[in-house]
Amino acid sequence: MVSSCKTGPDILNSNLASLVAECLQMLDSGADYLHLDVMGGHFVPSITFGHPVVESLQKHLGQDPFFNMYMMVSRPEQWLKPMAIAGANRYTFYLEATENPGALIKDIRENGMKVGLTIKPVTTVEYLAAWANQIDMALVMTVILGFGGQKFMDNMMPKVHWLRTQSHLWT
Ligand SMILES: O=C(CO)[C@@H](O)[C@H](O)COP(=O)(O)O
Repeated sequence: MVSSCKTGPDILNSNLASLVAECLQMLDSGADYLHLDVMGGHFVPSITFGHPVVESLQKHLGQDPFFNMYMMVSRPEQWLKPMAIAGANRYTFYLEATENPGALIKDIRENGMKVGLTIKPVTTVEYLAAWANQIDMALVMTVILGFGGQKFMDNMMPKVHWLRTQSHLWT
């Protein structure tokens, strides 16, 4: 596993009416990538935006910014192609949201995106570890998914530590 540190700010609490300007400010401030919070109103109760917004962002920001799609949606399979066409670079899905993670990982790669995998705070990290050698990024959630502005759950950090120390998982 590559352990170099990268910064990917989420845009959930930005001024969504000025999203391009907000993204530019984050990129100018040194963000390595943008973490775009997609909520579908089913897997989580809130709704944010979908692939049309990603497409608009890419038109305005160009090809350079790396878009990590953080998919808080049920059946993430259904948005994979539209997101790839819109310009998404990494498709991060919830392990709990799909019945066939292996097929989804394959499909994400075939559509030219990198693979991110995340789990809910209540899910044990070993569940994610089973897929580690097939993914590009593991996202350990340290807040309850679906809402911004929450208190950081520092009791999730042992999961991060465990993943980082299990080098055999990543090869
Ligand atoms: O959407 C989620 C959690 O589901 C996160 O990606 C939030 O965006 C985090 O929000 P802040 O902690 O930055 O307010």
